[in-house]
Amino acid sequence: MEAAARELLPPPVYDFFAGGADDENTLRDNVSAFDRLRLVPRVLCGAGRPDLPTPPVGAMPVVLAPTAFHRLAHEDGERATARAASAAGVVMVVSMAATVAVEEVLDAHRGVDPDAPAPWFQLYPQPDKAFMERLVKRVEAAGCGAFVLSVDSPVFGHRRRDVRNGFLDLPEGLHCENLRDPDTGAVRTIAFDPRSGWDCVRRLRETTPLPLWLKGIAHPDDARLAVRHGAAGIVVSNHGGRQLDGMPAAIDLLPSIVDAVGGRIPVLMDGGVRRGTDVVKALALGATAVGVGRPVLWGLATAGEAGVTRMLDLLRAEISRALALCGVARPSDLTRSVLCG
Ligand SMILES: Cc1cc2nc3c(=O)[nH]c(=O)nc-3n(C[C@H](O)[C@H](O)[C@H](O)COP(=O)(O)O)c2cc1C
Ligand SMILES: CCCCCCC(=O)C(=O)O
Repeated sequence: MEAAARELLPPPVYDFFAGGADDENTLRDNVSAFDRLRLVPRVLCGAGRPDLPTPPVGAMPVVLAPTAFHRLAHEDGERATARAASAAGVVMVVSMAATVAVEEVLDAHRGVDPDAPAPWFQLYPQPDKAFMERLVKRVEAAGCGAFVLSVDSPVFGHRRRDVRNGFLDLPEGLHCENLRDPDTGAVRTIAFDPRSGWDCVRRLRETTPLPLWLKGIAHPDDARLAVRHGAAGIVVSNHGGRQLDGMPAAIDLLPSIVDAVGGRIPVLMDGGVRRGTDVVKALALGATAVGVGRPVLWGLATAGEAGVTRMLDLLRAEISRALALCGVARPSDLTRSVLCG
């Protein structure tokens, strides 16, 4: 799908989606670290056909990670992604930098299956607290089921491909619609705020009754702080290798964080998940579910809603087959014993 998307997308857009920070070491490592892990199946387990439902995230242990600017990939943008997520019964995390307003994304989602798990909404901490509060209330009213605060972006990563391509702004006609002022129609810019601290988590928890997840946790001490600050869950992530180059692969960060959290809240991970066997490896290391970022964009670029659906169908089939071949009945039954070494 990535190869097909690359043929179809303007090269600077492909580079924006595919690229990572600086020398892209972390970007590459996210994928290759999965290949270094090997699975050792058990036999004659009589586990039957695997059952994939995975509370609290939906019909399988996969969520659609928040990614910006879906209308760069397909005209319908986040509406198409939402329809595919709804049909598959998986959580879509809507990016703060979506190119379709959250109300329209939720309408598209409800139009397919009103009972599907509600999308979550991702926020970057904003220095303008009054604006944050207004956005939170807007997102609640739209019907999202949780917030995901991305805590790994005190400044924006340095992406050399984008600099080289001069890809520094959205093309004419596309905007971050969740940043539009309903009165004036003006669209503000997302701030990356190096001053934000744990008080931002405290404030958000006081502002909304919805569950608050923290995304971009890499250090076990921060995982413990997240628990202490009442996070509903965390996402272990290096932002798809787009922020601090030189970080370990996300899958390599996972075990120490799972150990630090000690089962008190669910732990998701994202970064480099491309196959059902990658999902099984992450779950074996203690993740409740995984996020996929770029695969959604490749599906969207190749065939809009149908492309995202196809990507999810492939992943579902691969997860199911890998679980069956490991002798495991459901995702939550996986343990580290299925991994070699
Ligand atoms: C093009 C692109 C845009 C992204 N936009 C956001 C975003 O708006 N908010 C956010 O928290 N993460 C964003 N991410 C990071 C993803 O949520 C996720 O951490 C990452 O893509 C996972 O890695 P993968 O692409 O290898 O699956 C973006 C990633 C990509 C590739
Ligand atoms: C000015 C909004 C930028 C959002 C970019 C999202 C992205 O590329 C990333 O988080 O990575």
